[in-house]
Amino acid sequence: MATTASQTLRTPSIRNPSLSLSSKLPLSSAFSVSFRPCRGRATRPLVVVVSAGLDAKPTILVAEKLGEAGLELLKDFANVDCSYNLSPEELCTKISLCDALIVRSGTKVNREVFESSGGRLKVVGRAGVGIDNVDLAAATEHGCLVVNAPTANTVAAAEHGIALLAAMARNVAQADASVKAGKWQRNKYVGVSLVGKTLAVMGFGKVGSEVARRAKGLGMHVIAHDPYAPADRARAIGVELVSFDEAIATADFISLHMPLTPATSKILNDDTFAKMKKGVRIVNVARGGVIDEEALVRALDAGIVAQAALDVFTEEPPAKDSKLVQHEKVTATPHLGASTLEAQEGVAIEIAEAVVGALKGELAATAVNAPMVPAEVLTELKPFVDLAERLGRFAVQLVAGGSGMKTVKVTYASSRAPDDLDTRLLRAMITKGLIEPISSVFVNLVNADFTAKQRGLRITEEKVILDGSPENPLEFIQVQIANVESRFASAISESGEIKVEGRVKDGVPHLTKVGSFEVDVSLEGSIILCRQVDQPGMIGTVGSILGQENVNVSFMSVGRIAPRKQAVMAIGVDEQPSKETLRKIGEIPAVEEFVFLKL
Ligand SMILES: NC(=O)c1ccc[n+]([C@@H]2O[C@H](COP(=O)([O-])OP(=O)(O)OC[C@H]3O[C@@H](n4cnc5c(N)ncnc54)[C@H](O)[C@@H]3O)[C@@H](O)[C@H]2O)c1
Ligand SMILES: O=C(O)[C@H](O)COP(=O)(O)O
Repeated sequence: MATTASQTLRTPSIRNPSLSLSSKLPLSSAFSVSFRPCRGRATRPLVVVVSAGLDAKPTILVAEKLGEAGLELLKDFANVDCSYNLSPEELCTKISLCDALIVRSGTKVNREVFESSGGRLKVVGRAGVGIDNVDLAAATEHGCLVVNAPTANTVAAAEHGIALLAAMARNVAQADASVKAGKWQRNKYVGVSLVGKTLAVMGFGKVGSEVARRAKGLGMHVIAHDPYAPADRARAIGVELVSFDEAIATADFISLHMPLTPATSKILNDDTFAKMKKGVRIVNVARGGVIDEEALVRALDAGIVAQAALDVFTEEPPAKDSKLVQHEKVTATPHLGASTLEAQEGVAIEIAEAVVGALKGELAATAVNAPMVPAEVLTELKPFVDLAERLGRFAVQLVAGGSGMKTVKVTYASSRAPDDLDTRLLRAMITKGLIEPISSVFVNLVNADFTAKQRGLRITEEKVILDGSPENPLEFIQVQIANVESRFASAISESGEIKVEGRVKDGVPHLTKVGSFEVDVSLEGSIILCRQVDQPGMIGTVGSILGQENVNVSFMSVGRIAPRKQAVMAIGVDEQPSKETLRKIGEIPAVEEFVFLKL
C-alpha cells in the first residue's frame, strides 16, 4: 500500500545550521554523472566548477585586503589578482576576467557587477558576516554562489562592542582628545557606571550573545530582543528575551546586533527614540542603516539619548561634516569591529577555503544563496541526480509547441519516510532539465528555483512511500506536466498530463513509463518513441530501416496495453537518424505516431 506526502515548491532554506563550519559538500562527484556529453548543446555543471583547460587556473579577484594565510590558500589553487580600491567602473571592467571575487564590507557588489561578468563570475566570497553589500537577488539570478565567513570575527565584534560601551560610559575618546589638546578637564568627563545598569541587546545572534555574556561579567542586567532567537539559549546565559518595546523602554544602554534588512532598516527612529528612557546610551557595531541617523542627532540634541558609540554608518566613510560624527556626545570608530589581527587571519582562511571549495565544485557550509545538501546525501543521490535531469529534459520535449508549461508535478517513490529524503538537489536537476532545452538560461543549484518562479513554472512535489527496504533512497521519479498538449499523444496519461517515469538500473538512468505505457530504455543519446498496433514484425521493420541508414540501436523495448492492441516502442539510437529515415518509420502502415527526442 502506498501512502503519499505532498509539498509545494518553496524557496529552500538558505542555510543548514546543523552543518558544522568545516563541513564541505563535495558536489564534484555529482558532476560526473550529471554532465555526460549531451548532443546538441553544451552542458554546464549544476553548481560552480571551473571549466578550464588542463593548465588553466581560475582567476580570483581580491578587491579588499585579506589576511596572508587566506591569500596563500588562494594562490595554491588560482591566479590571484589583489586589486584594492577599485572604482565601480574598474570593478565592472575587471570582473569579466574573473571566476571569483572576494570582498569585505567596502565593495558594493551590485547587479551591474554580475551583469558585467558575462557569466564568468561563479563565486562571490564575503570575508566577513554582513552580506548587505552584495546584491543576493542578482547573484542568484546569475547563478553565482555567494559565500561568507560568518564566525571568525564574532568575538572581535563583541569585544569592540564592549570596548565602545565602556569607552562611551567613561568618555575615553573625548577625554583623550582633550588631554592631547593640553587640557585637564576632570569635572567635565565624569562618566557613568555600568554595574547594575540594564543593557538591551537588540539581536541575540552570534555577536549579540557574546556581548551579553561579557556584559553579564561586568555586572550588568542584560535583556535581549530577538524575534527569532530561542528563549532557552538566552536563559542559559541568564538573559531574558523581551519585546522590542519593553527592551527600548527599560534599557539604560542599548547595543545593536541585528542584520540590516528591510525590516530592521531605521528601526531606531524618531518614534522609537521617543519611547526610550531619557538619558539612554546607544552602541552600534551592527550596521549604520539600522538607525535613522538624522533622528539620532535630534534625540542627542534633545537629551533623550545621552551618548552614542558608533562603529558603523549608513554611508561609509561618512561625510566629513556629518553632524552625527562631529557631535560631542558621539564616539566614532571607522568600522573596526572585525579588525583584529586574529579575526582577520581567521576570516581570510574561512573565506579562502569556502571560495576554493566552491570553485572545485564543492559547496561550502557557508553558502548564503544555495540550499545545503550534506555530503553523504549527495553521494547517495548521485545516480538519481542524472535521472532527474534527463527525465526533465525528456518530458519537456514531449510538450507540443505553443502549449505553454505552467505546472509540473514531481513524484518521488521511496521506501523511506518523507523526512529522510532530501529532494532539493533532484528538484533543481529536474528544473534544469525542463528549462534548459527551451531557453537560453543555464540553470544550476543556485538559480533553479528562481528561474522556475521567474518563468511562472510551478513545481509541486509529492513523496510516495512504498513498502520495502529503505536502503535504496528512491525507487522511481515521475514527472507530470499538466494542461499541455503533447507532440506524442500517447505520453498523455489517463488523467490528462504528460507523464514520464524513470528508475536507476545498475547505476544507469532508465525511462520506464511514458503515459500509460511501460517501456524500458536507457535515458541517453537519442530516443525514438513510436506508437503502433501490436503485430508481428514491427521491431524488425523499424530496426531494418534504421540499419539501412547505419543508425545503431542501443536499446529497444515495447510496452503494450494488450496483445494486438496499441503498443509504444522506445528505441534508443546512437546516431541521429536523417529526416528521410524518420519519414520511412512514420510511413510504416501500423505506426500511428512517432517522435524523435534528443537528450
Ligand atoms: N562592526 C563590525 O565590524 C561587525 C563585525 C561582525 C558583525 N557585524 C554585524 O553585526 C550584526 C550581527 O552579526 P552576527 O554575526 O551576530 O549575525 P547573526 O545572524 O548571528 O545574528 C543576528 C541576529 O539578529 C536577529 N534579528 C533579525 N532580525 C531582527 C530584528 N528585527 N530584531 C532583533 N533581532 C533581529 C537574528 O534573529 C539573529 O539572531 C550584523 O549586522 C553584522 O553584519 C559587524
Ligand atoms: O559584517 C561584518 O563581518 C563586519 O561588518 C566586518 O566588515 P569588514 O570585513 O568590512 O571589516
